[in-house]
Amino acid sequence: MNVLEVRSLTKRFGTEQAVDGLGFELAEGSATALIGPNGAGKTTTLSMLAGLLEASAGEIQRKKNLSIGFLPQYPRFFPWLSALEFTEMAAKLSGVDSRKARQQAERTLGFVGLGQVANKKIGGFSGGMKQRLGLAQAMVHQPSLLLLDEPISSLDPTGRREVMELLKSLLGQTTILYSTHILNDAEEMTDQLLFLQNGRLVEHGSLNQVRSRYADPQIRIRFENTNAAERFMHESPWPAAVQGTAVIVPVKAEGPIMQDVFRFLSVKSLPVVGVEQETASLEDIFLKVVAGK
Ligand SMILES: Nc1ncnc2c1ncn2[C@@H]1O[C@H](COP(=O)(O)OP(=O)(O)OP(=O)(O)O)[C@@H](O)[C@H]1O
Repeated sequence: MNVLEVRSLTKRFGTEQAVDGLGFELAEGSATALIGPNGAGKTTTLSMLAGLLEASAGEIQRKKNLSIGFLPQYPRFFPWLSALEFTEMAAKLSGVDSRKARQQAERTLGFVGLGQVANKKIGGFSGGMKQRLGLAQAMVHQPSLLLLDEPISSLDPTGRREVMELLKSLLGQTTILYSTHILNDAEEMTDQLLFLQNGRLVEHGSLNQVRSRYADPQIRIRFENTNAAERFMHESPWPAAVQGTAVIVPVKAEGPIMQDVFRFLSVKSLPVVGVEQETASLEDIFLKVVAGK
């Protein structure tokens, strides 16, 4: 079941076409990563989905009674408020009963790792703490759809890991659409990838679907020496290329698979150091998509 369906979504700013005929769906409980170069239209898309910006054309169909939480790319805070006061205010603005707002704010701050500083003024917070507070205000009313504009980009590696784990723990009961520049992390939490470029959806699908379109997997066999690598290349029943002491064998529909390679290696008794199947990283794919390859 889909919580949101987007058809021909378009946004123009004067003559600038920021978003151009987007169409996609968000399945309930899934994670979707929105990626693309600077200026691709990610923020504009998220703002329209959050209802903060009016579309020039197209439609957004939301599931009945869908509650949405939104983390803007540059959230505004009131430095004179404490984290708890701010989150409680966000809860009330999102319609949480005022008797429950404080309790829910406390719980959410604990969840994002700010429990110990809940009563501290936001003015003294680091960038990473503000990012977590931004998440807390987005999720304090327990929305079923979270729209997050760059939720992890300003965090250090430890903070990114923690926030990714936290977001992953929400999946299933919460649907998440997030934009990011950190492609390694996007690889970890994606049921669906949306690649935007110049406002258009240039590629989409699951990570595996996109991978299979952009890069054939390959098997890398590392040998003890170049002689062994060259012997493998000459005797191999499959096309193979030598790279130093290793050999690369592209995996095609007709084979080989790992077992074929192991069988061949054991028959030939070549001095093997390691065998790995390699797949293209999201970063490799991103560069190809952006370059139009
Ligand atoms: N309020 C606005 N007025 C005019 N042009 C705008 C406005 N907002 C965005 N744009 C333009 O729309 C295009 C898409 O911008 P958007 O901020 O959505 O991209 P983005 O993918 O989020 O980029 P980034 O990764 O740099 O945040 C850009 O060319 C931008 O200059």
